[in-house]
Amino acid sequence: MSLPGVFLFSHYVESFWSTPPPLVDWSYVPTLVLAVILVVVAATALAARAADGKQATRLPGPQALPFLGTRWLFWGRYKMNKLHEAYEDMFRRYGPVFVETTPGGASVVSIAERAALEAVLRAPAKRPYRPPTEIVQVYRRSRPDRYASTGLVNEQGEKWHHLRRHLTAELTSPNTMQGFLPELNNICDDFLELLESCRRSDGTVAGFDQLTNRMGLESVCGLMLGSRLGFLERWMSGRAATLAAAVKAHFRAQRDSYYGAPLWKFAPTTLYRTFVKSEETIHTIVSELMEEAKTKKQGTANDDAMREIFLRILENPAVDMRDKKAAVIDFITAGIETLANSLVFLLYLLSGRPDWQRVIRSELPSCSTRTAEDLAAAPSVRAAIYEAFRLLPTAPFLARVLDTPMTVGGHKLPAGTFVLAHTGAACRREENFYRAREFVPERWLTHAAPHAPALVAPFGRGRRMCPGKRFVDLELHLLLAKIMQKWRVEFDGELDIQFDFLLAPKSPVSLRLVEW
Ligand code: HEM
Repeated sequence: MSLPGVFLFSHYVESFWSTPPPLVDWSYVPTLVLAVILVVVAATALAARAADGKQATRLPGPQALPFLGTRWLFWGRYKMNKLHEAYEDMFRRYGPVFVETTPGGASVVSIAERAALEAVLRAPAKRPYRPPTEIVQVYRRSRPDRYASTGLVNEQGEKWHHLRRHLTAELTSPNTMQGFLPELNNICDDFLELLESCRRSDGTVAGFDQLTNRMGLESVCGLMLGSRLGFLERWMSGRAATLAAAVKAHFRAQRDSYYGAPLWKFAPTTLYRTFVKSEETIHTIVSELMEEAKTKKQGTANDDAMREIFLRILENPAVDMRDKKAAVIDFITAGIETLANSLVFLLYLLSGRPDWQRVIRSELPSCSTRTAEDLAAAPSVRAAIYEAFRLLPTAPFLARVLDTPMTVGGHKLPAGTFVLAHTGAACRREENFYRAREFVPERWLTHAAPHAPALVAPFGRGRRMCPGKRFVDLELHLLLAKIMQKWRVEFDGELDIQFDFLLAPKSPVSLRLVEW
């Protein structure tokens, strides 16, 4: 046996008894990788600190870490479901204009200062860019079989303009709303009947928020699909319950994808799968509902104004069928929780003002079918709704990307800066409103300084403003008038509010509807 042969053989025998000495020693590699990562992290941290140091003279804000940006705050100091409180705290720490950093290194400027907010909201963009929700965008782009675009809520530029022009004209028209009023009136009456049937002897309605969600579903689906779907029947169908749960899961997943660890971008995490499941559930149910609504069209042709929006959308040749379906999905998901939460907040705030409830009742005409004119004639109803939107808006901030450079609170922001306009926080600042943190509906009838009505923007501003505003205004007026005519509202303690990508009451909510 040659010498190398002996060596190899002895090595071969030895390998049976002990770990072979490696031909190449890899053992130092993990340590080396770790060391390289540490060096990179430290270098980036130093660079970030230096950049932050420069930035600090321009924009204050929390410390950004490499790869995490300022999102680490939501994994320790703040809770994601209390985002509204997190922002209040950050405004206290850093002032009314501060910057956060995304894990990708982009800046997000938060604003609660009056002049700056007014400037951002007034900016007359022709195609306002509202940053899309990334998880929706990624998923919808992965399903061209179902989606021709990312949809009205998330699309930008000319594509957004095309969808907006063709899909919202009916929804924003006063005539269409006037035509929908009789059916809306029936929906409100059915909601009151449901409340009545769920009331205990002392007036308590447990799970009030879930009932308002059903009301949101019935009215928004009725508006968009042109037919009643039975969400307000005492025993709701499994399909209705599934749709309501999917809409909630959809919002929560969007919130977690934005503020949580961005791991879903690299692998199909539980969060991503939850989102996909909710989107697919909504898509399946909305597709079924649309098919049913189309069949109804053939049976009861032209039945009335209630079907106008659905039919116009369906028959519009300028829009791809996939976009029509996505639009109905977007309208329904954008409308249900916002409407339901707004009603809970309104009644909760009013429960603290029994005197204002009496004022409302005294102003209401006694007939049971209200016209829009009747409602407009009750200024106390309008004042209560407006004040609730000021103090507790379900969308407490608006997102925009600046079209042109802007000087905000003495800081120069280049075009393309991602801005969060915190209208909700600004409305609770004493320099903007008299007794800013209190529910004072009277302020909308006799103004007491300071008073900054331009800051109240519960439906957003400009061309991307909520197309459901007119409908929501009408429905909230009707509901409040009808509820106040029948009952006074009582609530014990403070409502627990959380951020589910929208401000929402922590479920379940119990309040009392007590006969006058
Ligand atoms: C109280 C109820 C509601 C509130 C507080 C609300 C609030 C908002 C807000 C703040 C925006 C963003 C606006 C902006 O960026 O300037 C928005 C957009 C939108 N809302 Fe609503 N909304 C409500 C109900 C509805 C309803 C009932 C519908 C549909 C029937 C709807 C459909 C939409 C759509 C499609 C958008 C996107 C518009 C676009 O990007 O062009 N919303 N809403």
